Amino acid sequence: MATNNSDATVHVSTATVSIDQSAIDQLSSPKGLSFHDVTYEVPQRKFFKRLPNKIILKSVSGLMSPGLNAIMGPTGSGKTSLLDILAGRKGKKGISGHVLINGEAQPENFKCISGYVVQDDVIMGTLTVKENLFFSAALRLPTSIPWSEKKERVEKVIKQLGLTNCANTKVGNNFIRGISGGERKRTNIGMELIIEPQFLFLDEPTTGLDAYTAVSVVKLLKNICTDNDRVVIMSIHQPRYSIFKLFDSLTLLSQGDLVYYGPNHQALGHFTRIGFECEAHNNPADFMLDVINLCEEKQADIEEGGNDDSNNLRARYTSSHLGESAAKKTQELLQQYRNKENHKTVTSYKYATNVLWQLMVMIARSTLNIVRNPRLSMLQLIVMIVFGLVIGLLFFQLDTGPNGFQDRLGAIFFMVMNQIFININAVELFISQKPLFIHENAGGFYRVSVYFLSKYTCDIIPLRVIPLIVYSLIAYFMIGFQVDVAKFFIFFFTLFLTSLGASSIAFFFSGLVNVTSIAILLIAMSFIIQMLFSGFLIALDSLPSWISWCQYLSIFRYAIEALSVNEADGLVFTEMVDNNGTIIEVSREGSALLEVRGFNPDWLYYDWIGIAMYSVIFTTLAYIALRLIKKEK
Ligand SMILES: Nc1ncnc2c1ncn2[C@@H]1O[C@H](COP(=O)(O)OP(=O)(O)OP(=O)(O)O)[C@@H](O)[C@H]1O
Repeated sequence: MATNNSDATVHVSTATVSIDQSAIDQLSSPKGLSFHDVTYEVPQRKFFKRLPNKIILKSVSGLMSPGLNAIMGPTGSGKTSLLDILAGRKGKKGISGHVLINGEAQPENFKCISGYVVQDDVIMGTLTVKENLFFSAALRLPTSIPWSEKKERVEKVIKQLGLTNCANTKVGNNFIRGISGGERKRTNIGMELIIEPQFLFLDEPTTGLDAYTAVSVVKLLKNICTDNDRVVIMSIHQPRYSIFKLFDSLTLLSQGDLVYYGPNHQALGHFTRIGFECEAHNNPADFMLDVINLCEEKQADIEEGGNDDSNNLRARYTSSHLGESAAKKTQELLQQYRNKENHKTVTSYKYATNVLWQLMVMIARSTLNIVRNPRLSMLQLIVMIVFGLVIGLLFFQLDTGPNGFQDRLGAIFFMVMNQIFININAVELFISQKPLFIHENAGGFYRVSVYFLSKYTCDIIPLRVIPLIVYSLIAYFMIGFQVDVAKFFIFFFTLFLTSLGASSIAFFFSGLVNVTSIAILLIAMSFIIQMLFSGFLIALDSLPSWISWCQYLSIFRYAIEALSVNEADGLVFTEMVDNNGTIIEVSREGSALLEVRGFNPDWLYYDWIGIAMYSVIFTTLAYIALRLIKKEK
């Protein structure tokens, strides 16, 4: 009998196929990773209404023994969710059941001692293959291991993964042409193999690779586990036969249900026994996915009206001899764990290296990244030179005549606005590297605080300080501000603090959201509102009393006040005043004019504290945002 669906023909058979019991027993050795009744659900909402939870994994159990273990299923069946749960990379929220590692509870630091290769390669493109591997070795191997041994490990991994020819080639990014897709994937695997993990997880490692490269990557994984008795667990969507036949165990998922778990070579037999026969020359993986898709469609029809279990693959697997044996074995393992009196549970999250070492390595990598990819810093410098020249020419050599004070205020307003808005690009700096941060931080490379500190010292400060020095020198002297060393340094320091405060705001929003355009919109909105309370567009004394407190929340106000006080104090401006029909010239002190605008000439230090508070508050908030990301993943 043949049943047709849109894509495939699935033969329903009545043949009897024998079961290889020894293979099942072998699968169920306590060595490896076992999972018991793992359920994963997420809350759902429609506007403000809470809907029933979406169940992504429905009480799935199995065991991943040394060898190549594949998790297969149609798209959206829950492969990545299961892989992440087994790898300990999902928050505990919504997850129930047990994951045991070699018969013990999964340790808290499991992420640090196991390897995880994400689907989209995350690796520093400006570094060579070897440098990336050294980076992994430097941070993930304990400092007690001598450097010579770390070097040996790097060389060994390069050889093992066949990366010798491209070891000194840059990985590549949007700007740099680097290594091929297969080499990139192998480098990602190498980053994990450096720690010689017993467990290696891979999320769809063949996605985006051509057929030949995909086979070679999976063959490599097969060698890795046969060489070292390692447990390799990979999710895969629809492998070709040459890949499929390399799997030792197979876990098949359909809409979160476990529809097969057992030795790979028994899978076709199971399907034949429950009535689905694979045609000769058909790829078993294609056949199984066709059966799953067909049964999912039929189940959906039946659920609308009817009561037929023949298409319920989960029920048929559970009631099969294979399903019953596997359930018995996993139950036994769980029982053994429960009966144990002394559990070897690791509850602390330990990094392999100390904070100082992590910071040094991160600073070295970031510096290398800037040196090898100087476009952004060069562009920032050029833009600042252009802005410096434009403002310098526009406000060239201001005098202290009737417009002297107002023009100075205008120049200062423009410079502060310029400094604040140009720092919006700090958003991109972080968002583009967020996947790398999430992956490395989850893998125990470094602490969040180390990442943060290295980001500030190597990315933010050099990108702001050098262009700012050049900008300040051009603009300050072209405009003709007071020639006084102390005043120049106060001017520079105020702009530097402002720049740091604005970067912190940008950093916070980029930690909060993942989409650059949304982050830019939120930052621009916050800056524009603050700009209204700067004291330039409307005198601070003229602000309605119910809203005048907002000026103290404006970084613009503090920066403009500090710079205006610095410049106008000590100058005397001439003004034309109408005295009963005759225009006469009067002299006014800069400090008096400042007071008219609502600025306080004695507030310089308070202004600096105000601007610095921006950096402190938003840096702290950005840090909290990063910690929340870490907790989620
Ligand atoms: N946090 C979440 N909130 C809502 N739905 C989720 C969440 N995580 C996963 N899902 C849904 O659960 C289902 C399974 O997702 P998962 O990514 O595990 O599937 P998959 O088999 O790996 O899919 P693919 O092959 O397309 O990557 C999908 O329908 C997905 O949209």
